[in-house]
Amino acid sequence: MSGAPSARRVAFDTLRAVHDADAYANLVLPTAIARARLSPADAALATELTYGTLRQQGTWDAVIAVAANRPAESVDPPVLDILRLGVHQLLATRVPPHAAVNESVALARSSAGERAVGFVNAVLRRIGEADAATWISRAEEAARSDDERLSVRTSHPVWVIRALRRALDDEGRAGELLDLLVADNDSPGVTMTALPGLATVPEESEPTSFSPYGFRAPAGDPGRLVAASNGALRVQDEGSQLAALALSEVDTVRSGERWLDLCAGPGGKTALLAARVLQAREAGTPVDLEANEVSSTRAGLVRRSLEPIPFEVVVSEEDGRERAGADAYDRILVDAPCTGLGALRRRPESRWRKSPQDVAPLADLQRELLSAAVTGLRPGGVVAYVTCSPHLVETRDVVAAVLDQHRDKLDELDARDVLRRVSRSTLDLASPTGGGGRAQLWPHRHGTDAMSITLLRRRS
Ligand SMILES: C[S@@+](CC[C@H](N)C(=O)[O-])C[C@H]1O[C@@H](n2cnc3c(N)ncnc32)[C@H](O)[C@@H]1O
Repeated sequence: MSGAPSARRVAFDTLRAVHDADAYANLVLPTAIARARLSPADAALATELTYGTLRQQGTWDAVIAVAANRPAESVDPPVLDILRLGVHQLLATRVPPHAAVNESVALARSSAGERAVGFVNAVLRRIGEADAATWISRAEEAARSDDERLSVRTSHPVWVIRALRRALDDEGRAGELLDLLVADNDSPGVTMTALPGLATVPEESEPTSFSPYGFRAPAGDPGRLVAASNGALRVQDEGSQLAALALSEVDTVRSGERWLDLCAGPGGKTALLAARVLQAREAGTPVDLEANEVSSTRAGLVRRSLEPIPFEVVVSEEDGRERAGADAYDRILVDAPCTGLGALRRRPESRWRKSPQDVAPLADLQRELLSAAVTGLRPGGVVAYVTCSPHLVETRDVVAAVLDQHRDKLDELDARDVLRRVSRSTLDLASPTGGGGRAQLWPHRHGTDAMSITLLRRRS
């Protein structure tokens, strides 16, 4: 037998890194797969086991609690990860049950000690006796409220379910909650951007529905396409593309405009803005773009992201609350740090890392960044306030507070209209019940991350 780690071992080591060292699966897993020299089939299995287990963790923990007759939190963390992986194989994959149990027992023997072996064996054999629907029903019976039942069924923390329901309800569409929770558990297809003026959508690929520059990554490693195009083709969620385009397309570009991306790291939207600036320049309309990112590591990523752009974009490393200055810019993008509740599909561990306590401090920072950006606008200028979260405290409430603070200075534009104008097909964007021009994208409705986009204009 070869001594190389198996797909299950790679998945287990990644889960341990995520749970023990706060690592990100999307960063750890590719390196672990490469180091283990997994075949493409085993790499696919390791990826499915890792992401699937992390996404379904809430459901699997509830099943383990019933089967083991003790709370999942009381199980030793490495043993719990072995059980989660085993349950995922038993209830959500075609892995033969005996292989799922035997491989889990072998993992327990090598990683958790002899005492864990009997426990893992007993719990997984028990779970293997019934199917997923039966176990999930049993776990739901143990829940104490409707939201807890939904939490067990859809593997979302209860506080996240409530925040998402409120956000949908704000559009009068709370009935879509289950669709959204299910979409959060799908593995998203990879979408890419062809930077306008620097690349075109490859002929053989399928364009995305809305962004004029978006396409679905062809099968295989999208990194090859990125490298072959020197970054002019790049991986980017379609919602992120639309968020950048909402700002670049809000008005006809005029000569001498100054644009600023205030929270730019790692620079995906900056590159798209820069490509539109390049097109304006080539059409004889000189426009300037600057970028800012408070973290110097991430500022480095912004510079890398801008490598295909053939003009200089100055990237500063300041706190955005100071950087925006006064009366200086015609367009400012505030793609604010946020809870990321709109990108749960992509970061499978993130739903377990965030807590309701994270929301208020983020909202304070978001308000301060947006307010600073408003001050940084020239008369007539526009700020796009974007979050990859639909949480109303980070979206609606931040915008309301800043509109109130700059009452005599600001008008809210209809971001939904701008996006419909930009989009290559009909975009179903609901109006908030309380009014306002905010546009909210959704994974279940648009296949994008749940980006919230608001456009505010400083009065002339
Ligand atoms: C949502 S991300 C931006 C994503 C980026 N626009 C893109 O498309 O690649 C938010 C960024 O804001 C940065 N940030 C956090 N606090 C900041 C501050 N006070 N000033 C400026 N940037 C900040 C974070 O480091 C993070 O890189």
